[in-house]
Amino acid sequence: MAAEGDGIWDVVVIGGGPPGENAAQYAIQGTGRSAVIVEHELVGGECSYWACMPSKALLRPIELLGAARAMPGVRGIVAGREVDVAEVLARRDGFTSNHDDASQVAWAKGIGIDVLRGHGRLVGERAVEVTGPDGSVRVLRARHAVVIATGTTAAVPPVDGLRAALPWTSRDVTNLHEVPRRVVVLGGGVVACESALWLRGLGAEEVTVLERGPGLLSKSEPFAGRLVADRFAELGVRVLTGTSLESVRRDDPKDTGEGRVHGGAVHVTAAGTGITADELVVAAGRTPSTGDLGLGAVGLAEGGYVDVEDHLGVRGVAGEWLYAVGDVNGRALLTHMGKYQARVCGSVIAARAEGRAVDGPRFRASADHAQVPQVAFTDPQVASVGLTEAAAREAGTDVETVELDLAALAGSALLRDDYKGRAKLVIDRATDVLVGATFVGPETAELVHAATIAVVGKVPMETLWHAVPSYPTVSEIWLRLLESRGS
Ligand SMILES: Cc1cc2nc3c(=O)[nH]c(=O)nc-3n(C[C@H](O)[C@H](O)[C@H](O)COP(=O)(O)OP(=O)(O)OC[C@H]3O[C@@H](n4cnc5c(N)ncnc54)[C@H](O)[C@@H]3O)c2cc1C
Ligand SMILES: NC(=O)c1ccc[n+]([C@@H]2O[C@H](COP(=O)([O-])OP(=O)(O)OC[C@H]3O[C@@H](n4cnc5c(N)ncnc54)[C@H](O)[C@@H]3O)[C@@H](O)[C@H]2O)c1
Repeated sequence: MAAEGDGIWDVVVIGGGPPGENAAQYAIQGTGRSAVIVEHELVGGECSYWACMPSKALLRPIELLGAARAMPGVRGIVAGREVDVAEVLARRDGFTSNHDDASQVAWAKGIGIDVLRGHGRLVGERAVEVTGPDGSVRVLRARHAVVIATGTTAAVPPVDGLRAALPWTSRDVTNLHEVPRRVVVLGGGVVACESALWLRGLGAEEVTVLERGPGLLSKSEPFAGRLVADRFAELGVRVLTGTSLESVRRDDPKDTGEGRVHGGAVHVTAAGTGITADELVVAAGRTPSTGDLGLGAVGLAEGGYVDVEDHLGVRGVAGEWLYAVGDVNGRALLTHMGKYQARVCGSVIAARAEGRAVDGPRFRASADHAQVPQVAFTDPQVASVGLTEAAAREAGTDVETVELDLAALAGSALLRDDYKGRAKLVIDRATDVLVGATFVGPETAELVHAATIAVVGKVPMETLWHAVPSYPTVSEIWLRLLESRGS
């Protein structure tokens, strides 16, 4: 182990995604404390370059064209037209800064956070060994805290021939540079549904989604997956549910680079039948990036998600020095929830460094258990917060539900002539507060925050009668849901 160049910081963060950045920021801001982010790839993490940003940049033009096609007075202008693929990809590349993290590094340095390139690994209490891009090794010491923020990578299921076929993962499909003509998408979760949509929208002629479960978007209310599947049928995207991938063979697999077709035809066998495609996209969940993190050196089991308590401290490690935020703790694999944890974690580190108590609500992550908001930017969008009816019942809550067609409103009819959607509230009977809400329909993304406030604020349903939605907006669904409940 090299001693030369070893350094000491107040806070050492391993992983520079948005949660890692925010944990460092909150731990030192307004103080003279020091922090360093150790990043082995790009500061900004998966979200900025291979996940949220490129995926949403790809989806928006397709959504806009769909809306224009549905609007009398406008549809004639776009009739027979498709999106300009080159322009869409160029705009996507703008959102990912062409994989240049200079502005993120400048932001970090500007607020006093150092950035060190290299692979970080725990080697003992408050000690992180960093292997730099040139192979040099140094050990960083943390006076107060080490934060693990190493995220996840795409999981590749152990299916015969799958790895050898060099399939696309979320990295390729978000950063595609060519559009395969025939694509099979493995999985029916958010990554699969969003990417099937942009692949089709960008011109893929045959898109097949293979999901082993009974429906799409299985973590959502069942009508969400059904409405997305209906739209896929209209768009010509084939959905095979209850279908597990059995084997894969590829003619001449080649590592042609990210987002380029990786060789010849792919022959997929699923449920006994064969499908031939030009590319296979694996969107079958995530694996925590803990395989080479030195968890064993601090007495933890190697690999797996890192278990944390609500201060984001790692369970099983004494001394209040090791924390984990973001995807790597497995609590809620979403950027906004990782950043929320980071704000809590950074505040806890700051308070402990200053000898202050950490017993107020600001110092505990409470919203990432059962109050998580999420928007799947599918067509239609699926915007939800909190528990589904099934999850609430499974948790032992006696619930009442109300569910309505979202299309029967002036606001939604004005938005689109062909508006299709559905909304549902899940209410805890014992307390008469909302514990979950789902809105499925075009442009429902912006509808969900009102529900998040009601769920997190435990606003009594009685009080919601006085939260009057503006006319004519889609938010009027709140009034209809309350009316249909009859209270
Ligand atoms: C296709 C796709 C679309 C998505 N869209 C959305 C969305 O719209 N909204 C949303 O909220 N979420 C979305 N997500 C989820 C979101 O991307 C993640 O929740 C988020 O990136 C988690 O941030 P993180 O920092 O925990 O992990 P990551 O973003 O994975 O960042 C971890 C960082 O740690 C680095 N690292 C790992 N190990 C080490 C090590 N040992 N040493 C040094 N550095 C290391 C990595 O290089 C990386 O930069 C999407 C995910 C995918 C795959
Ligand atoms: N808009 C957003 O907020 C957004 C977008 C993308 C991803 N994300 C987050 O990223 C995370 C990962 O998403 P994801 O879609 O990769 O994972 P996921 O776990 O949500 O879905 C994976 C799906 O793949 C299926 N699957 C797994 N192995 C299979 C096999 N061998 N054959 C057939 N089907 C198989 C599973 O049944 C599951 O439905 C999620 O937590 C998600 O919330 C969020």
